[in-house]
Amino acid sequence: MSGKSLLLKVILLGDGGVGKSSLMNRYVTNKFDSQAFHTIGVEFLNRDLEVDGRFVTLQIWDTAGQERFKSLRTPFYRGADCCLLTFSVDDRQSFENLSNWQKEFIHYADVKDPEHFPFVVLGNKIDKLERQVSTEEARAWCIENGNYPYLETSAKDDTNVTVAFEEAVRQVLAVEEQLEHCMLGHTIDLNSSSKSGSACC
Ligand SMILES: Nc1nc2c(ncn2[C@@H]2O[C@H](COP(=O)(O)OP(=O)(O)OP(=O)(O)O)[C@@H](O)[C@H]2O)c(=O)[nH]1
Ligand SMILES: [Mg+2]
Repeated sequence: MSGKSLLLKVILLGDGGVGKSSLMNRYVTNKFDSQAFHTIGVEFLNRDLEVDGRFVTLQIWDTAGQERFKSLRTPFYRGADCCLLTFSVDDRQSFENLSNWQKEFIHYADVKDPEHFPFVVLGNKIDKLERQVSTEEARAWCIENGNYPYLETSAKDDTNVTVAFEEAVRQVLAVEEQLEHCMLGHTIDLNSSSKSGSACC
């Protein structure tokens, strides 16, 4: 276990109305508003948590999903450690737009290594009886597009909301550990005449 506390920036992206603000508010304040207004621009909230022995301050950035707010949200993508691609299981179009959100994020966040960037996909509103996207279909998209974790949530019923944000932290920590491992592998042993270091990254 490492003693240092980490500040992690996670960003919620997805179509307007899929429930991004509701997920953030459920997680941070444990409240749900059935009459929530569309977000304009970007808002953020912090929450401290412990995951697998690591103390983390999660800075959750909630963006406006409506197209007309694109120029207000994209400047905030840079520096994100994880991106939560969100759709609503009762809105097929929001699922079909996931690829666009993924591309928009990679472009504006200027992600150097998109294949290894930690995305997590959330299918929200599973409390709704009429679904337009099945679990299998969503899982298949995640496997095809980068083997991303997929979680089904309900901000309304508080289903899997905590699990979703913890998964985001786990994904970031996994990437960080891999990097640390690689850096250790490249440490030069000044006492050794032979070249040291492994080529893991
Ligand atoms: N039934 C149900 N309704 C939800 C859920 N999450 C959000 N909603 C409702 O869906 C509507 C939109 O939710 P928001 O959280 O504002 O959606 P958003 O993704 O932040 O939308 P933008 O800010 O426009 O991008 C609101 O009326 C919420 O009450 C959920 O899990 N279940
Ligand atoms: Mg919102």
